[in-house]
Amino acid sequence: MIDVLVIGAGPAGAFAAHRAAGLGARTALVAREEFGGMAANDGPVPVRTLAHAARLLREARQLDRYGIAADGFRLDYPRLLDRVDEVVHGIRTHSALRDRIDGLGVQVHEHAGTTRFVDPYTVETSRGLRLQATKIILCTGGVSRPLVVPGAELTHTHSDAWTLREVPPSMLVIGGGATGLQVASVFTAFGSRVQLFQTGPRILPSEDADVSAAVTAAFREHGMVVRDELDAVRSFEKVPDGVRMRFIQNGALDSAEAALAIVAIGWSADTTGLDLPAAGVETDERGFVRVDAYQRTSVPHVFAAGDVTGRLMLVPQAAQSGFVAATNAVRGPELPLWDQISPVGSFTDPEYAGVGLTETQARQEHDVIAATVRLDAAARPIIDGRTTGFCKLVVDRASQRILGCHVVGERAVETTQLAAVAMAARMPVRELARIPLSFPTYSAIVGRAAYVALCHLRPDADGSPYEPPC
Ligand SMILES: Cc1cc2nc3c(=O)[nH]c(=O)nc-3n(C[C@H](O)[C@H](O)[C@H](O)COP(=O)(O)OP(=O)(O)OC[C@H]3O[C@@H](n4cnc5c(N)ncnc54)[C@H](O)[C@@H]3O)c2cc1C
Ligand SMILES: NC(=O)c1ccc[n+]([C@@H]2O[C@H](COP(=O)([O-])OP(=O)(O)OC[C@H]3O[C@@H](n4cnc5c(N)ncnc54)[C@H](O)[C@@H]3O)[C@@H](O)[C@H]2O)c1
Repeated sequence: MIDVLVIGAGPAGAFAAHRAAGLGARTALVAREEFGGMAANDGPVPVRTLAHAARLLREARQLDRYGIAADGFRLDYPRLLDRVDEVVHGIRTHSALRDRIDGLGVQVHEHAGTTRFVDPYTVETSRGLRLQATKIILCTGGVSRPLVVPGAELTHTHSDAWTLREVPPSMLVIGGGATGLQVASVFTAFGSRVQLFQTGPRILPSEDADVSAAVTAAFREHGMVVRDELDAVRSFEKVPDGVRMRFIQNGALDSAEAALAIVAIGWSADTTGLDLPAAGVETDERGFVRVDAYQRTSVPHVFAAGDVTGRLMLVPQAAQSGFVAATNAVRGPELPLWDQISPVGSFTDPEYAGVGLTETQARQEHDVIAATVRLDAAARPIIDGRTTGFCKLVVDRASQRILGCHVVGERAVETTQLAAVAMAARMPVRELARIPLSFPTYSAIVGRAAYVALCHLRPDADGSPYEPPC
């Protein structure tokens, strides 16, 4: 009998195991495959490596503009996949967290196969390992949600990028969220003719509307076909050069063909192998494991963390919820998951990112100033020849608090973190505008946007010695 058994070794499971062992619990961590989970082996890390290759290509296309003679370059996809393997392996073998987990004496069972409950305190894996524990933490992550239509078996997910031997000449991407956009953007950069399909009026429906509009415009400029207002996908069928998708758009039946179709219509909990009923663990109406603020499931000694709970599905949030689950598993329910300022974004071309309320959300409850600076009016993007995009700060007029920040363009994800820190510190926009951020940098645009916001606040100036040049 061990004290804490953690199932799934992604960021949620790794942080949970580390915390439980750090608190003195005899801890075991069971991984179906390698340590690191989807995050390290099949999601952000390999996808980001492809995105880096796309970045190198777009930089290479500028060489001539900067007086550097280039005799042509071409993408060798199998070599890129070798680099992906190297990166994934490098991150896994240099994981400081893994070293600390081993150092704390956690029993790590990698490649153990799928774990399932035998009874509420006992699990067994498909490779024959049987473990019993007084507390169990479920960190099994998620899986791509399938399209349930005839011919869906002809479609693929982002994971299939690792099995391609060459860049497909054309691609249908179904789903205009983070995963779909990442795949569509990377393969457009690699030379595929991509058609991106999204139900509803815009891609990235949860981002600020200006972000969706700017990313859509830039994608179209790169030659991608962006088709929103999709009513429904009807079916897929084989054609000589790949696959044909039949769909309804604006009420009319239409079709599109490509060498490959990638489905990225959302993410659901990976619970199918667990046999949750054997432990009595309940799921919510969307199929995610139901947890309270202490990450407790419906069964008192079973906890859950990360994507399997369906909360904001990102690596830092998974890690934090794993920490909270383990703390409460060992010490009893004492640490609720705290409110988080959560920046989100992705490494498309152009990048996009956001934190806090969108302008539309903010206007529903606040008197708002929306201060926007375009990248083509800022020094560093002009120097680098990367002038697409903007930075928008959404500020509450009365309190001067920053309610949101939304950025499209080069290094948008990094830039947004600066605003996230200011928001977490509850820094009034006036103080943000006073920081002499380094010149010429991308993140300095947040300071510029803060100046612009301040110009609108001038009538209410608090007598501060600094007045911006409005
Ligand atoms: C393409 C893509 C790109 C992404 N990019 C980013 C990004 O840039 N930044 C970011 O923050 N987030 C990103 N995400 C989201 C991020 O990967 C997830 O939020 C994160 O991996 C969740 O961590 P987790 O520990 O909950 O689960 P996972 O990382 O999914 O790990 C769960 C592990 O549990 C294993 N498992 C499942 N069932 C069982 C079982 N029954 N028995 C044993 N093991 C089991 C799984 O095989 C998996 O290895 C991306 C996601 C995708 C799909
Ligand atoms: N930060 C990153 O770079 C990154 C990258 C990938 C995924 N993620 C995380 O993983 C999670 C899952 O992302 P995701 O993109 O897989 O899912 P998602 O739910 O974020 O996006 C799915 C998109 O598909 C659309 N859609 C749904 N049904 C459709 C249909 N039948 N036809 C066409 N479009 C349809 C939805 O409107 C939505 O825009 C998210 O929480 C995200 O934060 C993050």
